[in-house]
Amino acid sequence: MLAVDQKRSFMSVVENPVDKVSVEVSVPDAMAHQDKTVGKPLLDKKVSMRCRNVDVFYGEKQAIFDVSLDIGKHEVLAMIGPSGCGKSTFLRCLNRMNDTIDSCRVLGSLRLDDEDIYDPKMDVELLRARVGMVFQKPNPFPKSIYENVAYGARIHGLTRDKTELDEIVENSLARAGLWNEVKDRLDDVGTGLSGGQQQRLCIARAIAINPEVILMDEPCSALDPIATATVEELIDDLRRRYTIVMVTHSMQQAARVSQRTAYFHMGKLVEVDKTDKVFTNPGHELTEAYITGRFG
Ligand SMILES: Nc1ncnc2c1ncn2[C@@H]1O[C@H](COP(=O)(O)OP(=O)(O)OP(=O)(O)O)[C@@H](O)[C@H]1O
Repeated sequence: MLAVDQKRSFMSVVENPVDKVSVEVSVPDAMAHQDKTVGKPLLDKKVSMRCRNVDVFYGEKQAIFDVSLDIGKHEVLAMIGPSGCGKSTFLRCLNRMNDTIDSCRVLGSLRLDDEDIYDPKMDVELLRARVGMVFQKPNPFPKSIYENVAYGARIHGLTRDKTELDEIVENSLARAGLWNEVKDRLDDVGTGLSGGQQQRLCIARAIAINPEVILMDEPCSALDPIATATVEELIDDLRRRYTIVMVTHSMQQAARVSQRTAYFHMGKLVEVDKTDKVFTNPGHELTEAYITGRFG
């Protein structure tokens, strides 16, 4: 988490209306002399996922350009940038969710614990268990709370009997901060919970199959501020066990929960560095223009 001073200085950067009108950034010029990502996209050690020279195309149209980035174990990496800059496209490369889009082609190298995740021999179902995903809109199955969490563990053969399955359900709900709220109504339908509870149920569902990495695509955008605060606290807690990559439109949220922040612009990774550095002393003029609200 950021120190209070750092947070304050970040808030003053993003909230100062004077900054919004004081400088003009010519986006094409700024992009033209960017041949390399600014900051520290690559890590020396404790790498969970290694992405090198990743290009993504939808048909003829290129959406991601030559992105190289390491994702460290047990970090929360926030991905920010203007709408359409490719955050979700890049996130979906990390567990091959883009495979479900016919026109989408992914080039380059993406490795999880040094295994090539685009190897034709890779079991994609297993990959998506190891790299779980939580979506913008909570999407529990229309089944009981218990079954929402138990389902994945059962189909991946993680338990020998009902007692073990009960333990996984309880532990996953507890780690998602939901156990105390639902323990007396596990048979109730998951879709009957509040939005924030449903999102935590989806997180419990992802946790139940022992992922290494959890991808979150704007996990709080459908939640009210109180449910958002609960999920943000949970994300901070989950980092002890999992690596988390989160797309967010909220710079304040990125500042609150992430250790590193990656700034994307028009399909390129412009800058990635420690979150406090990105928000208080960005290394690229495009990042600065975005965090000070000059475009986005
Ligand atoms: N299924 C698709 N088919 C064709 N083009 C797509 C598809 N999904 C995304 N794109 C295009 O790829 C580019 C990147 O989109 P993407 O959704 O990854 O951006 P984003 O930064 O996540 O945007 P937002 O913040 O608005 O969600 C955009 O130009 C978008 O129109």
